[in-house]
Amino acid sequence: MNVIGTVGLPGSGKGEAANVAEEAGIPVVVMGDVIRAECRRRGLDPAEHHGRIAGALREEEGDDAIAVRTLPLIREAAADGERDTVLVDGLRSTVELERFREAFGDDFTLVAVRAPFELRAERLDDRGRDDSDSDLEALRERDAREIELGLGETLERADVEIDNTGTLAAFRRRVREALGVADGEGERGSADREADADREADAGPATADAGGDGS
Ligand SMILES: Nc1ncnc2c1ncn2[C@@H]1O[C@H](COP(=O)(O)OP(=O)(O)OP(=O)(O)O)[C@@H](O)[C@H]1O
Repeated sequence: MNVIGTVGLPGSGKGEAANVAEEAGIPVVVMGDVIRAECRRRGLDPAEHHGRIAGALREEEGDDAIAVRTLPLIREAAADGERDTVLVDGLRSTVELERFREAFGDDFTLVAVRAPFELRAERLDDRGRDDSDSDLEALRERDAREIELGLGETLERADVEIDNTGTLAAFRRRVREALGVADGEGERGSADREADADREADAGPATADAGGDGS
């Protein structure tokens, strides 16, 4: 089994990397889901209590708590997946990295996804998933919090670096390489999706079938 972990600051592209994996039939285990599940178990809204419960888990069960709880999910995902690879989204500390290296040895590869602050801020502003996506000060604080938790050091210890400063298509290609997915395999490129979006915009909703035979 190959386990590929990703690490990157907010907005660097980890979610896009996970999308690439899913499109190629590679199961994705999101470490944050462990925290969301624990919030629900404690009757708390994950949207509000995610950070506090992540801290509580580390205090109660040790700094590697989230990695330890993620391990069985990785094994389950590997058993269910079409391929012998699993992507783990979102390591945050060297303790977590050590836990995964201990569990999977040379089968574990850490991929660092990097993009500069301004670019991440711009992309998160476009993403607009929640209010904090457009808040520069909030991003600076998130960065500082993540680095304090050990994310900076974890980035330094990655086996593979992916620089996400170019186009989304270029990034997706680099991710496929890191995942060992052959070019074009099991994936519809962003260029295809952009072309679809253009066609839909041109055709309008009622004429989606038009244009095939010119009739
Ligand atoms: N190369 C790129 N070109 C244009 N947009 C990009 C590129 N890479 C990522 N994006 C977009 O930037 C936004 C942030 O990326 P993504 O959601 O993957 O980041 P993330 O690392 O998962 O962030 P977070 O940790 O905050 O969830 C997304 O809307 C994504 O589609």
